[in-house]
Amino acid sequence: MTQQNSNKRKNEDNHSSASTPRELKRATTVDYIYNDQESSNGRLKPLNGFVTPLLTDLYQITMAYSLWKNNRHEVSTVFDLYFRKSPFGGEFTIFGGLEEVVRFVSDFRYTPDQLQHIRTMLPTCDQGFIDYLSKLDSSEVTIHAIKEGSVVFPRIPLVRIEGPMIICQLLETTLLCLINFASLVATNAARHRLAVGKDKVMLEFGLRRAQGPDGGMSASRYSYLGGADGTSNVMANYFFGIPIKGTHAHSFVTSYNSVEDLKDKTIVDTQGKKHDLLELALSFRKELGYEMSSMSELVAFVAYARSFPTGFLALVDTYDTLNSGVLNFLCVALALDRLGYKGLGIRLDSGDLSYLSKASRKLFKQVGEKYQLDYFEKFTIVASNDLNEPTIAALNRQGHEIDTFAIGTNLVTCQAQPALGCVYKLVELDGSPRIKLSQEANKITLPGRKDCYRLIGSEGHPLVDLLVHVGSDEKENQQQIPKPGEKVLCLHPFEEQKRVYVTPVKVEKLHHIVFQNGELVNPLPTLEETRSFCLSELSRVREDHLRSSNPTPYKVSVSKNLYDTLHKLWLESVPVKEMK
Ligand SMILES: Nc1ncnc2c1ncn2[C@@H]1O[C@H](COP(=O)(O)OP(=O)(O)OP(=O)(O)O)[C@@H](O)[C@H]1O
Ligand SMILES: O=P(O)(O)OC[C@H]1O[C@H](OP(=O)(O)OP(=O)(O)O)[C@H](O)[C@@H]1O
Ligand SMILES: O=C(O)c1cccnc1
Ligand SMILES: [Mg+2]
Repeated sequence: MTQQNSNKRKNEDNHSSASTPRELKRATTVDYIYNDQESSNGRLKPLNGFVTPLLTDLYQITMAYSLWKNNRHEVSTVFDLYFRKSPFGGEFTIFGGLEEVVRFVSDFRYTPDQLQHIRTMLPTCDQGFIDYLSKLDSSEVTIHAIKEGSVVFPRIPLVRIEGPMIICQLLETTLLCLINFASLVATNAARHRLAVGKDKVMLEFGLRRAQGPDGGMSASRYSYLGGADGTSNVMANYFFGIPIKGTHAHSFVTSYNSVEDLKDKTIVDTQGKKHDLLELALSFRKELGYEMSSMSELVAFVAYARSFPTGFLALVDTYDTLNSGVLNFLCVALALDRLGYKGLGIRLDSGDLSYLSKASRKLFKQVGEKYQLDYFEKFTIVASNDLNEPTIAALNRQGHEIDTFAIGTNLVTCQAQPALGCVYKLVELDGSPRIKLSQEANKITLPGRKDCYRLIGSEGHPLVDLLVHVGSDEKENQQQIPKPGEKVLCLHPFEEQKRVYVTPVKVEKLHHIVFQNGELVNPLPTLEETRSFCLSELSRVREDHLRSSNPTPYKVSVSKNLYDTLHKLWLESVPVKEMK
């Protein structure tokens, strides 16, 4: 639609068309900063200023109006939020975003300005609707959810939202937006973490390539949740407390041309005495026969080491990694050593990272032996440059000497799969289970209110996730709960012949109540706690479910009673065709 047309339509309802863009003046009043995390009235606040009830699709608001107009808005509903397939061709997903969901739901209220905006979008709606929205909050919403950081599988409701239809419907888009990317990035990080290995360091370096500022902040947060050890993103360190790490750039090296560019060559040693650091480095360069190395690079390294004598980690691939960068690093590291400081290591950002890391380690060792400096052999080798799961796997196969993997673009943009397909489906209305049918069995919804139990086997690994129906009869509900030591029948929801008896050693209830009567039920865990929980949960899952190539599918089953409810409703809901 052209601007002119759109202006013409200004005063009409615009359910399916673009509305007039907000005036710039108003757009700048959006509080687009990361808020303080608690408001003065004690309500939890979203982490991001855009997360308000207006961060939604227009159709949620038009549906809300119609529900209100037809007096259907307060009918009680249950919605499930779940995904149908794990991302990246894998068999597991890490659940992220719950804290952001709880913060959003807790804070849900339309401001007068937002109500005015809805009024302009729906100019013909009754004023009574706007008045209704002005009082709407989440006090009648109950949320059950799986713990954030859990390893989760397809079809299990990650979040179950219960409450009046109107508010549950209005939450849909925002909840999906908060969970989909968070879970995708956390899963991507977990997969990269598995590829890198437990004893190596993994850093997220992706801010410059992230999908805008929000994408960048979310990517840093959920990469950390999924197993990164730190980030280069200063705002993520400031706001979320994620450990911050960094080296230096090529521009720093190329900005030095000659010795004249170094105005002050001196450094104070650990005893407080002044020395010429360049002269000392040059003496080692001569002694080791490294005179082919780039002088301007050496000067840059000296400049950096003067600034950070206890944090000297040099980017060594600007001119020639093995014939210059590593040699210059060693000269400066030897000079620092004479002054009581220890260098840290190098970063490789191009070339064959397997070969270069091994060759660098060899040089560290040689020089360490020559000067009897044991720690030289253990200098940190950081690798970066378009790393992703397949590259890391290839490096592992070839062998390498990398200690730290710094991953940017592929981690934060989730290049291997750009979206997770969580959906939000109505499963119960006014106490009766609802079903959404599809030609694809996989897309049929599992009706009714459900709890999920993780059945743990004798070796401590999760064996099956079992969904059971939760009805109004408390006694019946209790009978449904699987118990340790008791054989339970687990059925594939759609393929009758796929069934298994499981006798679990331990049974874990996955869903917990997190929000009720407008309040958080338990205090939120910290990001650090959620990350530790995620890593310990991952370590319990059988390796064959986690591996990147041809992973074994994990069983997600339904109980006999849920199977019967599902198939009865399915049959009842399919119209019988007539043929003549
Ligand atoms: N030993 C290795 N096995 C498999 N992949 C590797 C190995 N070493 C590096 N890689 C990957 O190969 C790619 C090399 O990137 P590219 O072809 O752009 O060359 P480069 O080394 O960056 O060259 P330059 O930056 O000098 O142009 C990167 O994605 C890197 O992660
Ligand atoms: O490769 P990524 O996984 O995204 O990791 C981050 C990259 O960002 C930096 O440089 P940049 O790519 O901006 O420039 P350079 O590679 O030319 O140095 C860094 O040197 C890495 O190469
Ligand atoms: O600190 C670094 O070396 C760094 C940070 C972000 C992107 N590339 C490199
Ligand atoms: Mg690069």
